[in-house]
Amino acid sequence: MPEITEAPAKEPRPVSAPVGVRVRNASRAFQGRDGIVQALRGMDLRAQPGETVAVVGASGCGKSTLLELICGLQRPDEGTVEADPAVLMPQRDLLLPWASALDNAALALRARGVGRREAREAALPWFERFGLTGFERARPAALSGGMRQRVAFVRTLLAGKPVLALDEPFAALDALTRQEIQAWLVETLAEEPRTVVLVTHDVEEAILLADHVVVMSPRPGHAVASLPVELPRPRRRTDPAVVELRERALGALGLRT
Ligand SMILES: Nc1ncnc2c1ncn2[C@@H]1O[C@H](COP(=O)(O)OP(=O)(O)OP(=O)(O)O)[C@@H](O)[C@H]1O
Repeated sequence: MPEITEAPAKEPRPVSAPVGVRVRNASRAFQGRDGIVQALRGMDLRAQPGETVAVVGASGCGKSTLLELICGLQRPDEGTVEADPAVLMPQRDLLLPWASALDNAALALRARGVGRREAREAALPWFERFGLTGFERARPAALSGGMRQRVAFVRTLLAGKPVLALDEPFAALDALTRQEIQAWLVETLAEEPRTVVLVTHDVEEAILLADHVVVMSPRPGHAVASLPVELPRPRRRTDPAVVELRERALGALGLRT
């Protein structure tokens, strides 16, 4: 009779609690053509799980570098970065011009090893939800800027990561489309909560969307202010509380209004 060996008692697997995003005293330099460029020095940022944190700062102050650190695409030279698995949505939508909108959205699943049919089936309900029904087979060139951003956003969501690192996702859109898509993002995050770090040049956009606004110094970038935005959503840009926060953020950026 075969010997029956008892399986060793299994240790309960440690379930690590979500951290959201925690950047502490992070510095990052690059070797530029004319010497060392210190992009970040002593950067701090905290996003609790499920929070949206907006980051505003002058051009070149290290915002994209910060997002790459959060997504693990780069490491800090000093300091620490802890984050739940994160996906980057870069400044440009980076849709494949030859693929249909649906296949572009499904790309994140295909990259995770899901078969084509299954990936399409999974992406399809998002098209309805995001007002893209009827455009599944359209090529990106046939879509408006706002629609392309929505397709790119579906792809980002389908990556299935708890943290979204959004690098100026609305920068290329005209003002009206931008307002529409901002409102749409607020609704989407209410239904589909994620931890979001949103880089934007637009202080008003930051206040309309975020739980906190982190204001960065010019390069080498670090946080000079963190403004909590304790206002119910949807927020109106004409709300005096929004206007006041906007003034404070612009003040922290060193810009007069
Ligand atoms: N891979 C790299 N090699 C060399 N220099 C880099 C690299 N990545 C970033 N930099 C430099 O680091 C600085 C910060 O760049 P980063 O793109 O993070 O800033 P940013 O705030 O996102 O800028 P923008 O608002 O213009 O997009 C810039 O001076 C940039 O030229």
